[in-house]
Amino acid sequence: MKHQEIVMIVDFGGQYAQLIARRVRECGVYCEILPYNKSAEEILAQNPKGIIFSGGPSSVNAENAPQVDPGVFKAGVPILGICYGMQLMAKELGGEVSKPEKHEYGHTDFYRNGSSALFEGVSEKTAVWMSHGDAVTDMPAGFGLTGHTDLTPTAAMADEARRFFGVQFHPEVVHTPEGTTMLKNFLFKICECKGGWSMGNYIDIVVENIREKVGKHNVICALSGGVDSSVAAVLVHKAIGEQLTCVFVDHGFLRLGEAEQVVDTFKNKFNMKLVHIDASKHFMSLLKGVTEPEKKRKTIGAEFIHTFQEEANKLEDVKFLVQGTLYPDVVESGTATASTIKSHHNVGGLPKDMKFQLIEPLRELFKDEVRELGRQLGLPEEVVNRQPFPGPGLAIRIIGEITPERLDILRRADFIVRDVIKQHGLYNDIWQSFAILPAAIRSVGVQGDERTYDYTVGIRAVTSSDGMTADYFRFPWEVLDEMSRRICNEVAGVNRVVYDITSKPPSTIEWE
Ligand SMILES: Nc1ncnc2c1ncn2[C@@H]1O[C@H](COP(=O)(O)OP(=O)(O)OP(=O)(O)O)[C@@H](O)[C@H]1O
Ligand SMILES: O=c1[nH]c(=O)c2[nH+]cn([C@@H]3O[C@H](COP(=O)(O)O)[C@@H](O)[C@H]3O)c2[nH]1
Ligand SMILES: NC(=O)CC[C@H](N)C(=O)O
Ligand SMILES: [Mg+2]
Repeated sequence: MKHQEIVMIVDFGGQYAQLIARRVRECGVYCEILPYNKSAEEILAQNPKGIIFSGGPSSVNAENAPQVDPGVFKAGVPILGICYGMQLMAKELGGEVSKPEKHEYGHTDFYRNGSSALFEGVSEKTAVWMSHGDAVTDMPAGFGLTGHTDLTPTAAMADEARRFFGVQFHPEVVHTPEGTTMLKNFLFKICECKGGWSMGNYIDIVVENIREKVGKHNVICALSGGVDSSVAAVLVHKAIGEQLTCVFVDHGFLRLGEAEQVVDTFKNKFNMKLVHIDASKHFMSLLKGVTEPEKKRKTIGAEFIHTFQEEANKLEDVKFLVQGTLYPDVVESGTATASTIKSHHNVGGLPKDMKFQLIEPLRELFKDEVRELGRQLGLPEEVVNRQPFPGPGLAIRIIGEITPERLDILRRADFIVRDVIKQHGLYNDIWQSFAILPAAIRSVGVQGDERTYDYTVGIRAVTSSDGMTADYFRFPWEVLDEMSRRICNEVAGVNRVVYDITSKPPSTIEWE
């Protein structure tokens, strides 16, 4: 995406790479994350005002340790190396990194040395957050010491002339209280960014980029009625109006009443062309006998695209497909640095022979940023605050083979979970809440004095800010009790209800 002013973050697999991105954007500077193995040309392609190297799990001295194309050091662009990023900078430019006896994790007192542009306005002694086993033991030529801690003599270094800065700690986490001051110094004083980026001008830039990219061609948008695709659709519609057709696929794994509700909202509230496709029989036949979660996801991902392709063939000159992909979908599906947790249907589940070019205007953003964008675009609160629902839908909430009977049970149980939550006014306190049917489990019950051997329904409800980590929601007992009683009384075939009390990690939000 083209921006007037951009900072690139090079990701070495660090836990906090996305947090760095968040902080930079919060400072009013647009940024994007790239994996470390991109070429200097790609990293520099958008003329970044600065580059930030993230932390990472490896040791720079290990075999196959992630490297960066040395070309980035020759471009005259300021660089801030954080933790692994600092160690890499040290090693790459001729310094030395080794493993001291003692490691530093968590809160540490940091003392400044001299006056570095990075630490302007920062206290002489300040709290920082550390998480490292290696440390710089010999700085490269041109660098001076700018800070130390009790255990780490070189906790910060700088070559002020070349505008290369390294910090062993993490300025991006909230536990480094003066971290934002340091990031601001880097962005505004060192990189000379002007700032002023906000969701508002993001809209203008994205709209202009889409117009330029699409030209006179036609575009379809994969619309689920969820927050992300609704925001994406409205953005693209703002850019190209009638050239856009939204395609909503009912794959048969939607929730009770969902299809009608999506069609109703989109026909009444938005003035957009919408095609509603009922492909439920076809999806069902493809998933017969499929139990392995990744196979389910990939089958669904591929069939989504085939369905869009068929629809596109009915229209003229469709070259682009819009999806509401977010950054977490991309990371979880696996990147050069991050391992694959699960293939999100819209990223890792895409077929290789796809003919569309993708337009994914939200690909660098997090959910809460997208909600903010939606508000700015004037989307109704009920759409903006909708809990997420995964593209593969109920198919990945039936653990085991999907059958019409199981779908019916899950759909009705899921409706009750959501209904009770809404009645107790808890919907907006919860990131996501739903029912799961672990279909392999049957257990003995006694109902109406008779033995039953029936399904168990699981309830899942979590709090989160971006879906990357989550905790289970602490329901009042009476709410759980109401769900349990209603599910067993109203859904035939269920004689047991359990509540999932695991966080993410170690679990994920969905069960498959
Ligand atoms: N039933 C569907 N029909 C058409 N496109 C879909 C459907 N389900 C998902 N998609 C596409 O896949 C993308 C990713 O799905 P995802 O569920 O992450 O986002 P969303 O549905 O837009 O928002 P939310 O996370 O709030 O549910 C969507 O943005 C949309 O482009
Ligand atoms: O559109 C989607 N396609 C998918 O394939 C998919 N898998 C998970 N999710 C949603 O992503 C968030 C994180 O989910 P997990 O903790 O289960 O990985 C949660 O909000 C999940 O509901 C998906 N959304
Ligand atoms: N957080 C980090 O970037 C850690 C860097 C490196 N793996 C170390 O232990 O020193
Ligand atoms: Mg969805």
